[in-house]
Amino acid sequence: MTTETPLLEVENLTTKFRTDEGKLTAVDGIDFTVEEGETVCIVGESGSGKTVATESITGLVEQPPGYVEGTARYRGEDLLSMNSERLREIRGEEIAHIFQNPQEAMNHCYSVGWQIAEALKIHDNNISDSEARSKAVDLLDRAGIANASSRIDDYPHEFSGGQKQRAMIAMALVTSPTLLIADEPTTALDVTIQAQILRLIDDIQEEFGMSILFVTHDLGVVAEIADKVIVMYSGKVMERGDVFDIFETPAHPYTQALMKCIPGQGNSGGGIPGTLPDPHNQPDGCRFASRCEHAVEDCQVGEQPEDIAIGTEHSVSCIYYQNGYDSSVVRDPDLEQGDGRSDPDQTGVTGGD
Ligand SMILES: Nc1ncnc2c1ncn2[C@@H]1O[C@H](COP(=O)(O)OP(=O)(O)OP(=O)(O)O)[C@@H](O)[C@H]1O
Ligand code: NI
Repeated sequence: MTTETPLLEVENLTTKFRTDEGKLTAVDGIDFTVEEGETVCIVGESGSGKTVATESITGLVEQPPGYVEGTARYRGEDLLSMNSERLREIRGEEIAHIFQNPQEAMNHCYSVGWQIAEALKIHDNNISDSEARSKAVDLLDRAGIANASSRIDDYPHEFSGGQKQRAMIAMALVTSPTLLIADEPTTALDVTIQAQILRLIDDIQEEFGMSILFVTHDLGVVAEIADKVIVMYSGKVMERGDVFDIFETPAHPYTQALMKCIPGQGNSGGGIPGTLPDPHNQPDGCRFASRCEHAVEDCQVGEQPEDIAIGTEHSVSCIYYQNGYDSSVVRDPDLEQGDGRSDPDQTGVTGGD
């Protein structure tokens, strides 16, 4: 815990979209913070609102059809209400965003090195062409591109998927960002390359001392890199905690269900049965109730249960943790035993590496 102002402090973030089928709520009043130097993972199934939440913060959600409310204070300044010039400045200098599909983020008509050099020149007016070029080589090298100096004039199509993602990371490092937002940056890659990219992100975080807000649907990935975890479902935060809280004592039935989806831990590896509620028409009560084996009548009325603290940084939105209910009903001893299964470092994606 720290008493300093968090690097990023998101409060009551709500994002709705107007669609042909009516209004849809993608993110519904979420709160979270990212401290300096910390990696925060937002995890949840497809459609939970992870991407919309992160893109709302940096103004990437088009308004309209989107409507973003709440606050997202970056070093105390609200990104959601500042003027567009200041937002562009912060986005250019301090916050970098990398995405699942580097294909879309790169221009096919220019060499990778040229694109990085151009970004460097935009960032620093005084840098010469040759300096920008050698710095681009250096960044590609740091991002783990072998023989960077001979790859600098290659075009995006000459890079493999993993190399493209490395090049995107090099591009993101141009400004030495304080906050890196990474939205499923390894999802499109095979398991071995995925593990390498995660390690790379971890290394550069240490080297550059940046904070990372990392979006993934894969708890195996979370185990690899997270300090703190935010479990999102249907636009709401179901549970949050540090990575050990989440892996050693997963409290929300939804988190537990996600945990059972991690392959190779004696689990089925299949998805959670059932589907997310319709975002046009969210149910009363807990959003997960219709898929929760412990759901009782009380779970299907009122609002999503409020966050209940069950540890220093660990909290859960489930009525079983409220006074008058027995939380042992929803605890899952199979997931909590200390047999190494719950050790984050032994979980997940690097198994076959
Ligand atoms: N531009 C848009 N217009 C309308 N609805 C949208 C728009 N963008 C996202 N949504 C809806 O918002 C909800 C949350 O989507 P979001 O992309 O944030 O999910 P996600 O958790 O990132 O999922 P994934 O793991 O598949 O990336 C979904 O129901 C999605 O259909
Ligand atoms: Ni997404």
